[in-house]
Amino acid sequence: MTASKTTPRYFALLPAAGVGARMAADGPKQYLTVGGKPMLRHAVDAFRASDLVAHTYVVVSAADGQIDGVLPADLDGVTVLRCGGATRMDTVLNALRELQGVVAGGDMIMVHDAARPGLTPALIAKLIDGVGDDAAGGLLALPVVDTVKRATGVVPVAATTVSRNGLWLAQTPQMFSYELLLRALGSAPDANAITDDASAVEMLGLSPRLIEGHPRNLKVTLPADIRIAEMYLAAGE
Ligand SMILES: Nc1ccn([C@@H]2O[C@H](COP(=O)(O)OP(=O)(O)OP(=O)(O)O)[C@@H](O)[C@H]2O)c(=O)n1
Ligand SMILES: C[C@](O)(CO)[C@H](O)COP(=O)(O)O
Repeated sequence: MTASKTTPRYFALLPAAGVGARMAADGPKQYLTVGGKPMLRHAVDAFRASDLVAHTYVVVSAADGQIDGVLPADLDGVTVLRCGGATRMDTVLNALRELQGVVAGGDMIMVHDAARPGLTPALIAKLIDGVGDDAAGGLLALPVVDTVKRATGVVPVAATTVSRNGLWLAQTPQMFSYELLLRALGSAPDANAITDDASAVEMLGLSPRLIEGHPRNLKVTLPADIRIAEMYLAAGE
């Protein structure tokens, strides 16, 4: 008799403890009004609207003074964790450690940038379906469609062209079992070398699946990104 495989629960974990330096706004970009509401609320609402997601955790800095006005304490299906760290990786790792005993090792964690307001329940379902029970996990990503240059020098000079064959731009959510993600981030050599969760998993020798996402799921990083995000939000799914 084969051991019965327990069905994993799916949790969302939103790192939202950044300062938004590249946005150069008056405050952290995750609280800028985009599409009529604070940016991070869009992703929170996408996870809350998904019947596949058990609970959503939003991770802010301990000194954050804005989250309570965006996510009321009685908001169903959401918990705020005040354990943000110096880097995105630190924020995620701190949150995973807070969730020890709350989630099971085989439960799946979807790490999603609070700065990606264009996520939809359909994209969440596409990631979950695409990864299936692949132990390496996976992430939403987009194939590179432009020609890629590698610049050198202080004044960028297009020194070489990089083949775009097989190149993808990583998005989020990036989804892994709780056990794997905690182990990967906990053993990563340098928080500054890790800009996404999948790279820590790759360092363990695993190859997370790439599931095609959507341009609407862009990361709002620079001021020009806000207009693009608002265009997609206005267009709906
Ligand atoms: N120490 C950090 C840094 C980033 N993030 C979160 O990680 C996501 C992606 O990071 P990024 O787009 O780089 O946001 P910022 O770090 O705020 O932007 P910048 O690098 O321009 O300061 C964001 O939701 C951000 O809030 C985080 O939780 N903790
Ligand atoms: C996780 C990520 O969004 C994947 O593209 C990206 O690495 C985050 O980078 P950032 O510099 O923290 O925005």
